Amino acid sequence: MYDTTLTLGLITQIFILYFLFTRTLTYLRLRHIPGPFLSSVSYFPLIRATLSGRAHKIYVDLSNRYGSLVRIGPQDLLASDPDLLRRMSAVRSPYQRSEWYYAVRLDPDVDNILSEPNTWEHDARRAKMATGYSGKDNAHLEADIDACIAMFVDLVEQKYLSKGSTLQLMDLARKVQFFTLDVITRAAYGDAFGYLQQDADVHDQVKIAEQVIPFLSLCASVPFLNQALNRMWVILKLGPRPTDPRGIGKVMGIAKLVVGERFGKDKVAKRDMLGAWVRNGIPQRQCESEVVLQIFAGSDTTATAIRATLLYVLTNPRVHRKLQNEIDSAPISSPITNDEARELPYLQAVIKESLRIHPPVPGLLSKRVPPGGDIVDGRHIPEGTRIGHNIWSAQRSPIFGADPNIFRPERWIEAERDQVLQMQQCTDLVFGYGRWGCLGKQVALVELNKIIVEVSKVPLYGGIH
Ligand code: HEM
Repeated sequence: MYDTTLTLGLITQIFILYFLFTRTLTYLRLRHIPGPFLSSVSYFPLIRATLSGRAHKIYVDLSNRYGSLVRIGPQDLLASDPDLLRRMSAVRSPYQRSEWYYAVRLDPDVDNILSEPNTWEHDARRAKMATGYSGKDNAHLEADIDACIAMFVDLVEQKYLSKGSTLQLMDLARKVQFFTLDVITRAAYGDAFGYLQQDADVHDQVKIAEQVIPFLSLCASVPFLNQALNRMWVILKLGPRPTDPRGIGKVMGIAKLVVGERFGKDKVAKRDMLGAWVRNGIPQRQCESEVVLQIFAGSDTTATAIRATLLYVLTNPRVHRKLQNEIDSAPISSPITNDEARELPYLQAVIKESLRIHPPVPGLLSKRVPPGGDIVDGRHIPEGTRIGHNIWSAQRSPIFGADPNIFRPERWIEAERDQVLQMQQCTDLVFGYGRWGCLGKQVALVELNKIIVEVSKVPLYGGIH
């Protein structure tokens, strides 16, 4: 009995000493970078920030307090300097993706383009996938988006117009998500899943995203949780399966069906995104994994961008009126074509300003410092350090003028040409950059151009609640 107590005591002491020793080492490694002390020895502040649901605002506060490079974890920094963000993601950058990206693997057995840790593999697959996102290999992309716009307008007119004194309420945020889900499924596989037509979360997609995204965000931010998730899914085989009745597994099941039609004896050939991937040699199992990513990456991000833009427009009567005047006085088609929308200066300013003030993807997207380390602002950053994007702070940089916290589309029209160029390059970063930049950026911008015009045309009587 005495011996057991002594041994346990000894083991505990060794464990505590080992813990203190490793914590001291991690603290010393990046002690020259400012940040809260607790963050230099533990992930507790990062976990708390992620769980709060307002991590992006906490990151802005940290950057205001400690500068453009802040320590947020034992081996983790947060960067808001646009030049550094671009340098890390440049096409020939020696930086790699960090463990942050494990969390967006979704399919436990096959990495998708966003989670692929091998840079060479990623670049080769990206080259094969890219044409599917452009008009070159997907000629009816705009027509597909127009069809979804028509379904959106139809749904509102048929079901949600207030008549007489009967006020009809509609959850615009939810309908916007139905719209982006229908667009992505129609553009990618030639068949909208029918969210707008049925006015329902047909495949529980919205419900799944709402459940899964906060959990994945937490895992992504904290490397040991991410490694645990990866081990559980891959080694212990606990991850989602296409046969699951709900969750990511259900989406995998849908992807399997959709992709299955494009391979085998009776394969169907279509000129959509999936068709382009198949033609460019992406194997069947890989296509399934890319489809699952596509549904998440392409719908929730764009829905957030549309909702934020509408919220800022509809709650700023000055902006709303100005935008309506521009739309009313321009000779435009119905729905507006993408080319026509790009010629409306105030509409473009509104969209850019909304992406700037509310970047839809606030995740860290951390990159790993290459072997030999790097020098940032004259400070040595050891190899293996993870540097996350503080995108909300980058969009509040002084290049946007003296009032970067205010939604003011006019800044894009009033500024000198050189300044607009700098502002544009900075705001483009909300879609990532270079080697890892968003492949769906053009799709998202076409969606924004069209739906913002459609909703802004409507006069507001009751206001939004
Ligand atoms: C406003 C809407 C959107 C925003 C703000 C956005 C933003 C981003 C960001 C920040 C990244 C990661 C960059 C990095 O890892 O450093 C990304 C990657 C990606 N996005 Fe988007 N996205 C949007 C819409 C879309 C849409 C509509 C699609 C599909 C049609 C899409 C497909 C992808 C894909 C496939 C990647 C991975 C690219 C790669 O790893 O090479 N995104 N996006």
